[in-house]
Amino acid sequence: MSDEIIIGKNPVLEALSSGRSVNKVFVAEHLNPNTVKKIKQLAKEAGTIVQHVPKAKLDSISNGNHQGIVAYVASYDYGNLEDLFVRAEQRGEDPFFIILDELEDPHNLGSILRTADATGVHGVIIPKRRSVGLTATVAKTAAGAIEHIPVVRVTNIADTIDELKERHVWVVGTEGEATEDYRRLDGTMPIAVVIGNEGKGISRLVRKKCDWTVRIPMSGEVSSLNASVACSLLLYEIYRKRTPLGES
Ligand SMILES: C[S@@+](CC[C@H](N)C(=O)[O-])C[C@H]1O[C@@H](n2cnc3c(N)ncnc32)[C@H](O)[C@@H]1O
Repeated sequence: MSDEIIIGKNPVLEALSSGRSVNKVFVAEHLNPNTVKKIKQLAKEAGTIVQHVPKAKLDSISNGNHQGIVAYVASYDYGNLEDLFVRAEQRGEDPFFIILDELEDPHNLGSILRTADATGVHGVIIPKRRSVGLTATVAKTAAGAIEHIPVVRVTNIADTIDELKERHVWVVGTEGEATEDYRRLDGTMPIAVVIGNEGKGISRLVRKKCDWTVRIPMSGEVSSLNASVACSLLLYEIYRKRTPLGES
């Protein structure tokens, strides 16, 4: 298993506290002593080495966007579809999944994972090809959520949708041109929300496979929302319907 790097305070703290295999942590010499203390404590519990290094070394590893902390961790494990159903069952909830149809931007994926964690999503499905995977930038943007949300890589999204439908999950595509308003969605059913590529949107075949498509109404001049913003709105709409006031 090869090492990956994760960068930034929260992602490294999450990695250390989540039981993930962290091989080494580099902290910059200038780092806040309280943060260093916290990292050393967690690293000790995890049996991980912490090394103080000049900031320039971290700059060279991570293009300068590291907040004084970089860790080497074992590569991210991708789950499988069954893991997602098991997770839903363990929580006693109807499945709540996201399908990302060839998303490319790591910031979008990181941001989606962060919101997915906040809204009770059981897992994210991405295709093996033509898609961003789990990278250091994704981990940083996800602010630790990457440790908690299983991500599954599948060979073919259309086939996976067929499988989800066989297992009674309703598949909802999202696009600005859809006729149905997303606020009409029954979020309490077993559901998978499909978000499209930043440029092309949802592919034709995937759209055809969806049970419905919904739109987020917009009244401005720009034709679409950012993929992660659109995803967040959908997730919160479903979360809102699944979590009556007073129970969140
Ligand atoms: C930047 S948009 C893609 C725009 C693309 N030109 C299109 O025609 O779909 C990326 C994804 O965000 C979601 N999205 C963006 N705006 C939306 C809206 N108003 N309603 C529903 N989904 C939206 C869709 O999943 C879309 O595929």
